[in-house]
Amino acid sequence: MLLQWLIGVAGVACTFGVSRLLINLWWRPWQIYKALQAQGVRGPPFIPIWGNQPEVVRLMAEASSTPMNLSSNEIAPYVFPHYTRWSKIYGEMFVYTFGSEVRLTITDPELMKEILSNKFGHFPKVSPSALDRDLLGDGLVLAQGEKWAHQRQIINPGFHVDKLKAMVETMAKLSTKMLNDWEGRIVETKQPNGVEIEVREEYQNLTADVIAQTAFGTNYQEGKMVFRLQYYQLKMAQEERESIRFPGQSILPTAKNIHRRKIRKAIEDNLRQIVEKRLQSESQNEVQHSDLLGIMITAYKGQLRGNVQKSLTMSIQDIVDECKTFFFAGHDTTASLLTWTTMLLALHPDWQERARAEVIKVCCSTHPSSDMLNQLKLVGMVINEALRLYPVASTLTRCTNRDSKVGKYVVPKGTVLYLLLLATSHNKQLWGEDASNFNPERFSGGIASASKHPLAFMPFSVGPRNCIGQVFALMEAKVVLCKLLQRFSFHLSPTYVHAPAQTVILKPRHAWTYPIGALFLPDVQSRRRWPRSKILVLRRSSWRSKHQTHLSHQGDLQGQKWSHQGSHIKAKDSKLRVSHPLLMLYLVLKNHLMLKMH
Ligand code: HEM
Repeated sequence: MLLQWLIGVAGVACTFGVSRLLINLWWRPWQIYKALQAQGVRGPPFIPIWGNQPEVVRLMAEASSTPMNLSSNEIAPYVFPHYTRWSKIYGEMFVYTFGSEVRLTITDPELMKEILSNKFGHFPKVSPSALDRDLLGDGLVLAQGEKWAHQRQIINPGFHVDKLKAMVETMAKLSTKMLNDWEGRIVETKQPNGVEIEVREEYQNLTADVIAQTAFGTNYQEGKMVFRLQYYQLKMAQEERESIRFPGQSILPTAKNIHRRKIRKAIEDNLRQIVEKRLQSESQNEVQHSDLLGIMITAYKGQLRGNVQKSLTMSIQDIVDECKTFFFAGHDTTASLLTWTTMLLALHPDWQERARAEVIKVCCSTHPSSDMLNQLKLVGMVINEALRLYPVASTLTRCTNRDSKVGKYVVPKGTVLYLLLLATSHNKQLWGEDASNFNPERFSGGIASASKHPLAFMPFSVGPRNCIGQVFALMEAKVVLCKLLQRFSFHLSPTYVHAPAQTVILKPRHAWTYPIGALFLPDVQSRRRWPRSKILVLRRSSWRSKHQTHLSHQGDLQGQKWSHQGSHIKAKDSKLRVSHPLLMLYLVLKNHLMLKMH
């Protein structure tokens, strides 16, 4: 009797579970799809459960199997091949399914504005994947609703213009340190034509150092493990995006998921140490810091007041989550922007010269001040053009939490709105026939008049959830470029391979140069977390072999192996062709005098 009863209960539970699964994976997406199609939005045929994901993955693998032609900046077919294919067949606004997610692709700036500026919370962010949550925590980028509003209120003062202005000096000093190192390499290698620099890696380290020092009062070395593990998480996220996933795959106890959780824990432990160290030093020295970490710690102590004298508080876990967000968003984005800008300037020596002339006129050979940065108009135009052609955040996603109006359409609850900033900033109707050409001149009259729609260019998004670090990023980019142009001329290395890829952000596909096992192990092992051999063997070897297989698939490029060169440029200081140290000293002094005379 009991057995029969148990079987009966299990049967009902099973039927309930299966029917819920079918509703979520099949019925609901199908209803959304039909509702959109009934309003004239077309798209590839509806496929239940996996949707059009296998087709997207196949098209992406096909597109990225060869490097891109450097003569064109038309990256949409390379980065989003499915968009290029389907928009030609079904129009700019089309619908497709990715797993059980129904995605509505939007490229019209007017509709984007409507979605991003909505004040009633109708278009929240999409629930992040487990990997995205590991990477960014429940910090400002991913938080929703009241929690987001609360956190943003606490963090905003950390990005006031006066605070940012005070950071210019640190940015300039750290850039100089990096460039001194480049110069050292030129001297060391005695290469008459200069040395090859992997700029993506250099910029990553530099921008990591800048955010660590300016926002957290620490430095790259202290946060190194976090930064590097975050790159690893990013790599995993990229792999996940480019493979077919089963629903619920991220919660299964697979080796990959276990490893993922261990990495998350290692990052959190490390960040907690940084926070605790600051807490200790504040209580020992009885000082309160005013950087971002200092502001958050004041909130933790319950000493921060909001607009209406309301107490603004944070827990240690909240701070750790924000640290994750700012460690990542605060540097990898700017590193990408700098990489693409350097690449474009390397390809366009005329613009490199014009920008250099401006830098020398405004700043001579000194560190730039924030006022000088404001005068660097051409450099600003170059940065904008780089952000237009290579938008670091090339997509934004939102979803509908009720049936909502978007333009003339009623978009059903549960639809994912896929805003393709990249397509908008390359659109020929908005930017003219030369949309994919590098032409900073188009920004000479300001952003609003650069195209036919004032919001065709919104690399930092608009509305309440726009980028909090926009001014910080642009300042930093200007400082680094200013210092670079002052000291070096550069062109692309013949081994450069052009392969932009969309991970969480747009970056060179093969810029994964981190021997993560080696870095990760000593620290973890010293705390007896994981046996050294296991991690070393498992992660390093599996990563390597995968990478190498990938490389061997790519074939030859003009006689050279299509390898993971990422973003090499040849940094060539025309003054440093001769290797003798005394002669070098003479040339550096001469250069200094020449710069002073300008
Ligand atoms: C070239 C550099 C950067 C670009 C292109 C960029 C772009 C963006 C975009 C498009 C968003 C909106 C995301 C969305 O709505 O889903 C965003 C949000 C955000 N960015 Fe940036 N960003 C850059 C640099 C930075 C830096 C340097 C920081 C920190 C120092 C930062 C911190 C953030 C944060 C915390 C958010 C979330 C804001 C919120 O939702 O309230 N970003 N960024």
